[in-house]
Amino acid sequence: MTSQSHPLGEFGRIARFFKPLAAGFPGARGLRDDAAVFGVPEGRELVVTTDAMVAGVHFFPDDAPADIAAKLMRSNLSDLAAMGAEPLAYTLVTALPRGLDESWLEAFAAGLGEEQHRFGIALAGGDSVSTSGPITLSVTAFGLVPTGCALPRWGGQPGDRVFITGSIGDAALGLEIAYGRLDVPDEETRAHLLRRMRRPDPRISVGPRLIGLASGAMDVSDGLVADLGHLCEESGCAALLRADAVPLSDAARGAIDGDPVRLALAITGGDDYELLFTAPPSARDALAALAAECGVAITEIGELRPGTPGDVAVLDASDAPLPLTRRGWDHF
Ligand SMILES: Nc1ncnc2c1ncn2[C@@H]1O[C@H](COP(=O)(O)OP(=O)(O)O)[C@@H](O)[C@H]1O
Ligand SMILES: Cc1ncc(C[n+]2csc(CCOP(=O)(O)OP(=O)(O)O)c2C)c(N)n1
Ligand SMILES: [Mg+2]
Ligand SMILES: [Mg+2]
Ligand SMILES: [Mg+2]
Repeated sequence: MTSQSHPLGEFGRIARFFKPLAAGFPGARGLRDDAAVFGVPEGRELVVTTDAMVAGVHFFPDDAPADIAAKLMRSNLSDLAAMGAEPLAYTLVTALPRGLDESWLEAFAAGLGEEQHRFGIALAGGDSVSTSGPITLSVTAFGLVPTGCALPRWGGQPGDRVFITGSIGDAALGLEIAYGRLDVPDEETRAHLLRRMRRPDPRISVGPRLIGLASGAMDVSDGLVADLGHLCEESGCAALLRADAVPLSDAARGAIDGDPVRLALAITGGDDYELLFTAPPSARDALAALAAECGVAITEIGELRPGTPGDVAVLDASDAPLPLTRRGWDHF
């Protein structure tokens, strides 16, 4: 039970909601010290990634706190996977409006606890501040990778094929539904798309196993076309993306219904948190075996070519350029 008439205060909140989340991680020092302390096992390196989320930008202010917790955690776990790293611990910054009910924080912390259990990660520390602006949350995730093996965005070469895990476009279509800009009458289809927007599926089982197979890798957050552009730019080459080869869930296929504008939205809308990577054609059999073992689809969607770095040609089924008004999300 929480009560607004007897607010817990900053330290009461930390003790009540966050200390239990740090209990399984000795390096957190029970959230009683000024910082966390932890070592890295011999032969491994620390991978560190940070992503923030802001109400109204990354989620809707009235979204369920547990869904917000899930997306915050999963978007960071996706970056660890994109580096080939396994989750270890995370720190959390909460900037919350003063009047926010403690029950919001209670549900948010409960959501984080579920995510920790699901993905094998623990809270190491953080910071709690008030804000005169919207709810703002940030996670810094720490992961471990064998020394020297972190997957770079810049390892792709002309002739490498482009692969993607899972499916693309669910979240972008879900967002259109949430904004009331897309009408999807089928309840099951709508629920699937909204779920994938709110709770992406970070490919943490696949990422570490791409070491030795993938030449370059990243995760898709801004949009498939934009992020392939980022990978190509870092790899110093161009790419061909076959829009008809991009894997779609049944729900996304139903919602797109052959409409090229909706297909364009799916491949540029972002929030997918799938792994985008390059590998030589000789890796195909090993990737098929990996997909079967992990139970996650891995689909070939294009190839890297010599050309202007970052240039992505998107072709439709009849090899005509697919008209795109943008490549992906840009905060500014
Ligand atoms: N404010 C910042 N300060 C320092 N580094 C940043 C900042 N914003 C982004 N970066 C770095 O720029 C790169 C690209 O960031 P971003 O597009 O957010 O990556 P991702 O989509 O994987 O989260 C990353 O290496 C990230 O660490
Ligand atoms: C309310 C709301 N509006 C719009 C979006 C769409 N959106 C917001 S940020 C973003 C891109 C990903 O976020 P970003 O902060 O760029 O993450 P990063 O690339 O750093 O991983 C998208 C697709 C959303 N998820 N929720
Ligand atoms: Mg980022
Ligand atoms: Mg990323
Ligand atoms: Mg981004």
